[in-house]
Amino acid sequence: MPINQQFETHLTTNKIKKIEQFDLDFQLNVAWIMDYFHAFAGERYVFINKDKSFKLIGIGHHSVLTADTIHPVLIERQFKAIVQDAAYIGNGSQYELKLFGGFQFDNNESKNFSAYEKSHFVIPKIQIIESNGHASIIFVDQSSDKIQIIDALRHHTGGKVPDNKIISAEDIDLELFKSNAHKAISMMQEDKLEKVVLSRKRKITMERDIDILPLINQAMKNHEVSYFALIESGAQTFITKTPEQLVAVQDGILHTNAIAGTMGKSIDNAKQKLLDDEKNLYEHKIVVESIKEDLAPFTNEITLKQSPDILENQFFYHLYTPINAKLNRGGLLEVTESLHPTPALGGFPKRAAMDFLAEANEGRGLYGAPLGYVDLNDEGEFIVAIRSMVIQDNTAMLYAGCGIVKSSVVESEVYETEIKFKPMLEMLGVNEDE
Ligand SMILES: C=C(O[C@@H]1C=C(C(=O)O)C=C[C@H]1O)C(=O)O
Repeated sequence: MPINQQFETHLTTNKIKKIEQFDLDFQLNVAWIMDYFHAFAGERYVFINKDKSFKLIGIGHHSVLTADTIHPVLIERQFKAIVQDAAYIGNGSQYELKLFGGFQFDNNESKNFSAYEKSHFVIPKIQIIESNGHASIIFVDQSSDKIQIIDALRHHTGGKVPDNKIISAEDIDLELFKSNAHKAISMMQEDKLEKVVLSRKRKITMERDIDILPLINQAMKNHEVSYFALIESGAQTFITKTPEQLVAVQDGILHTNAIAGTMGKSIDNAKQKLLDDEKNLYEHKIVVESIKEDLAPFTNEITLKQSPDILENQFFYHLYTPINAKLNRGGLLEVTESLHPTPALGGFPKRAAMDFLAEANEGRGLYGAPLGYVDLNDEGEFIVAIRSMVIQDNTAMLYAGCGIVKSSVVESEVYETEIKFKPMLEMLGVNEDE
């Protein structure tokens, strides 16, 4: 397994000596905190869970643990070795320090994500957590004046960012998306494939460099049920506002879900139509069955409902099945690697779908990929990074995908992906109706 030089160097030289944790007596304003630490631009991350009860911010790089192939379990092992002998000072435990990051959709080339490795995880210099209303800050091997930083954070309010305007919006390879969809449907008619999820891209160019501050502010304004995550790597920033959890483990219980099957909210009676729609129910069932199969090595107790619920977000209804299981064997990252990609993002049969996608050569990078965190207790959460974009200078590359099955109509899928760009366009302040 080829491992980056950088990865090996960090391992041998960078063991953590001291973790210091302080309680914070104020609620986190994520945008303002990111603004306060603007000197660390390129080395920050944010993760906010679906019900906003958990917020995680990382500042600076203590270590970047990467591999040039998908191997998160190996990286988690190295994280444990790095933290193992650290002295801990505070009211909690070193188990609160989290390894944050993810791995790309697949091992294929993804030129829009040149700043990210295939497996890309970070141990920050400063980590800020808010969990169920209680906030704390962790310093990893830091000699700076910590009380002064805490005090400054308490009083800091976000700076003013100059307005930015869109210059152009350009569909990338839309014709290729359509021809791949037709090709997939023909293969399905020959029973060579059951489902594949295809994606397309839109490149947005703005007048000036894109600042993340207004994007975070915009994302926080909107109270819909979705995660928010951001990871910077040098000149690039990846952002997702996904409704989709891949897997979480807490107190020995594994939580996952199937989200597949979509109807735009502008359609009359959309909710009921979606619940009755054969094509969408079929797309959804493929995901549920595949998740059950992939979980089998880790559990013998799975709980789920027989028919899907509706998940509502700003622009759509999705078919949604929550799935819970007792984790009897293996850990969070093993389950993450095994589930990814579910047929909500890959397809079915998995192998045939991944071969199709390798040929389609969409260069997904972190789009549709698992992103999240794990701690030393092996607890944490990974999300599926859809409704996402990668930003560099004054451009943002947006990604949107949809499930193709035998009965798909290509123009409807183009329309569905069109709406799926909206959450990112809204975050960028782009009003398409203007
Ligand atoms: C692939 C995306 O979404 C996925 C595909 C869906 C579908 O085909 O119905 C629904 C939700 C997601 O699982 C995306 O938003 O980019």
